[in-house]
Amino acid sequence: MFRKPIFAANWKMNKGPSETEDFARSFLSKVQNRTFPCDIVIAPPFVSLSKAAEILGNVSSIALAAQNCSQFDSGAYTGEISAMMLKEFFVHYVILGHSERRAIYGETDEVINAKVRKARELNMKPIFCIGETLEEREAGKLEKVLRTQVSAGLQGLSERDLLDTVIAYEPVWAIGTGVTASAAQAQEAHAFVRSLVAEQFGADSAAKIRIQYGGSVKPSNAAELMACPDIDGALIGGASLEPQSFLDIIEKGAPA
Ligand SMILES: O=C[C@H](O)COP(=O)(O)O
Repeated sequence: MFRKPIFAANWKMNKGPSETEDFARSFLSKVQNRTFPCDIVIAPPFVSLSKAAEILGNVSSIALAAQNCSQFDSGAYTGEISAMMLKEFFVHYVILGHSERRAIYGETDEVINAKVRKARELNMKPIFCIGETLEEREAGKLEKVLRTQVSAGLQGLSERDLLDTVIAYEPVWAIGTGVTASAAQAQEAHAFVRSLVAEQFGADSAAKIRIQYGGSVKPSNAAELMACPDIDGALIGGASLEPQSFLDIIEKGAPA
């Protein structure tokens, strides 16, 4: 089953509008007039989406993502941004359930599920993140944690909604640490996540859904990780902050 790889840059709380402009112009100069055998997504902070959209909004090979959205439509939710607002900035993807949102901001599986459903209601594509901590892995709870996150986070989605969702498997212990999961560890977890999707939505949907790997992906390890049969691209933090580094990951992970 062919699944188009997807490489997404999650800048986290880095790059205001002026740094976003520098990145966007530099990245654009490297990719314009080229075609790629993968989807390329960039997720700047909310305040930089407008600048990113101004420069990259019409570039067909690049899509923009937000790093979060509210589960609500509008109203008295100080500090929140709705999915409808994001659509005005040519934002097509939204990262939801990132481990930093879960751990630092206390987002539960239920809240994340509400956000995933809201994003789909507004025809945005969720990048739905899951992954275990080191303690959970060492305690033999990897499968239990992933089962709960997948089952609760994707609950209530139709098959169409599921296939417009990307799952990002990110072992928490590999995020920003420089410690990458080995290709064998990553493949094993991805295959397990795909089997969970098969249980919940059927084998056909499981074969079609894209599952990205995230956690210290770099140009030096992208090719080995992306060669795994159940890994369909990457969600990249630190190594996506520099245009050439992000492009190198894409070129090594999805050679033309
Ligand atoms: O969303 C991206 C992940 O948290 C990975 O971050 P990292 O590439 O800096 O380890």
